Amino acid sequence: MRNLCWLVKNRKRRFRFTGNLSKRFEAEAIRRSNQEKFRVAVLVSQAALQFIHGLDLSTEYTAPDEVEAAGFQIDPDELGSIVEGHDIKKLKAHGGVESLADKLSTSITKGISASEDSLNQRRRIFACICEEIKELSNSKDTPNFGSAIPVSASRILLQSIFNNTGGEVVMSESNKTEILGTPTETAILEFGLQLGGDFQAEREASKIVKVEPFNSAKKRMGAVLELPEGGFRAHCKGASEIVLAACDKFINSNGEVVPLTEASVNHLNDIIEQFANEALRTLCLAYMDIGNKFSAEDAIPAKGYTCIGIVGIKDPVRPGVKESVAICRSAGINVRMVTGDNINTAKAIARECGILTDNGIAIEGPIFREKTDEELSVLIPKIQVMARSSPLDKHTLVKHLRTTLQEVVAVTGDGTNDAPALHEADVGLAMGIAGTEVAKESADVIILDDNFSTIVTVAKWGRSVYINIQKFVQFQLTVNVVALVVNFSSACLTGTAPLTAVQLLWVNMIMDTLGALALATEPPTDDLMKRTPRSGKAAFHLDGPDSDLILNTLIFNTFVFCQVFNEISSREMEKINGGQDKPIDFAHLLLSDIAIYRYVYLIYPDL
Ligand SMILES: Nc1ncnc2c1ncn2[C@@H]1O[C@H](COP(=O)(O)OP(=O)(O)OP(=O)(O)O)[C@@H](O)[C@H]1O
Ligand SMILES: [Ca+2]
Repeated sequence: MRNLCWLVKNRKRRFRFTGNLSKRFEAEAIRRSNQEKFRVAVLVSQAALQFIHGLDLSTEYTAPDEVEAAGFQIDPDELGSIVEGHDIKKLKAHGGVESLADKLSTSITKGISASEDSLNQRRRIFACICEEIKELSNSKDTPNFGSAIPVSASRILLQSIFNNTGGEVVMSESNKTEILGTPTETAILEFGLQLGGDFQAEREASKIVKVEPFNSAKKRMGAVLELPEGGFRAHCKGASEIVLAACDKFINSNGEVVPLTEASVNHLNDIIEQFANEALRTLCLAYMDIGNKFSAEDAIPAKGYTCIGIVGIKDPVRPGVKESVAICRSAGINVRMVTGDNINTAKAIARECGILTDNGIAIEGPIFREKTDEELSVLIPKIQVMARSSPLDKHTLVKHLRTTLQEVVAVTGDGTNDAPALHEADVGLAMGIAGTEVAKESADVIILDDNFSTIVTVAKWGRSVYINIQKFVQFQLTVNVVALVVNFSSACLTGTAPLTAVQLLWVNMIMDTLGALALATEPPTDDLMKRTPRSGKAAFHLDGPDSDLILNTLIFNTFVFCQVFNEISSREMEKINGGQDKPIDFAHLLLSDIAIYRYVYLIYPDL
């Protein structure tokens, strides 16, 4: 520093540093030559590295077993050598950046995500068949489970799984088995395949005479088969406690059909509750032989079934949902979960995601339906979870929130059963991948990646647009008001306007527009999601159904009383704020009194 700078003391006793320019050029040259040397050294070492590693590029890279077991296809050392050595050749050998991202189970556009396979691995399926409870996620267990079930029961189970379904098992072009259908259907079909079932063979063995597709209001589906040995058999599958209530027999541990006693019903209900408390979606499978007479016009029987077993499915909560719910809460957005699931399943999942808190209420659809409008307006603000809901319950909840409680409501949904609620909401958000066409048609926004976290992004950008409009208006108004005040006051005082028409046009057309545009295109910040929604009413601490009325009255009152003082002040033209010292004459008093009396009468006509 000493070499480069001289300390100069000037006459006014002020100190300042002055750079010695010739020395500075010298230093710059030394630095440049050092940089050059360093660059050459790096290039040489890189070339050497490429030469050494380049020898084995021709052979196909295979990741070590432990790396593959962890779900990746490239080991850290290999990745490190590509990154550190800037090795383009090796990068190309691995198929470029995209393929490298795939190998790391990462997506360039979506960030780190699990591959389809690892998601399926993480799905857990439990089953209670013939009084035997087992988890099926571990493939080593499955043959044991298959052999633990008596053959007769296993045949009926597979017949039920593959015939009474809305999904399908197909062979893809690359000869891979693919399961199509809703997540619930695919999980059940997966269970059937793991038990060693064959979809095509099952379908060919018996003829499906009638199908009643899954219905969200009844929460069950049914199918009637014509058996190869003659006769018809009805299969039923659906919400466990509902289907169990339609059963009067069950298959015991020996594979025999025995009547359902109170003790066995309690035992099965305990298992359903145990599954549900672990956030498992439970389904009950049942069947019933219905003799030789059945035609497609006949209704599928509602009761008298034999329970085959109970299946519990757990689809893991997607990463980031809990955080997104917390962000929503801090942004003043209440997240409520409305589902068709069992109440215990719904509560367990809601707790996992942070939706259900200690002072929140979880309620079942049938109980919600019975409430009167008055009860609902007290209850709804506290409801955080609604389970076993019908499509109409979802609609009723949204309607009440919007009309009675004057909330702005956004609804997300995937199924046809969500369509009424999506339509009723202020903002309907449909799932792009899992969503049905009906849901998408009724929605305003389609979430392409089916991710709850995207909703937070939507809210953030929405708020950003609002804030940017505010900034735009504030900037425009202040600039124009200042220009107006300057010109007006100067015109009043001096008789000339300092800003000419052309200058004002310049300010308006060029500065204002471009400046305001810059403000309007500002990106959102995370702080936006830490504020609660604000309205004019919040400033006066007003809420509830009458708040609009009170706010209007408040504004009107303020205006009226300002008018009274304005009137007194206007009695003296020359003085600002004058007129107070003048005695108030009779006519004035009378007319003002009449005006105030009319005004009070307007507010309280009963007085
Ligand atoms: N394919 C199916 N066959 C039989 N029962 C089903 C099927 N899918 C779901 N269920 C039952 O219906 C319940 C879900 O009902 P519904 O579809 O009305 O709710 P939802 O809130 O739309 O659920 P989700 O969108 O999570 O599937 C589940 O708990 C399950 O018991
Ligand atoms: Ca649904």
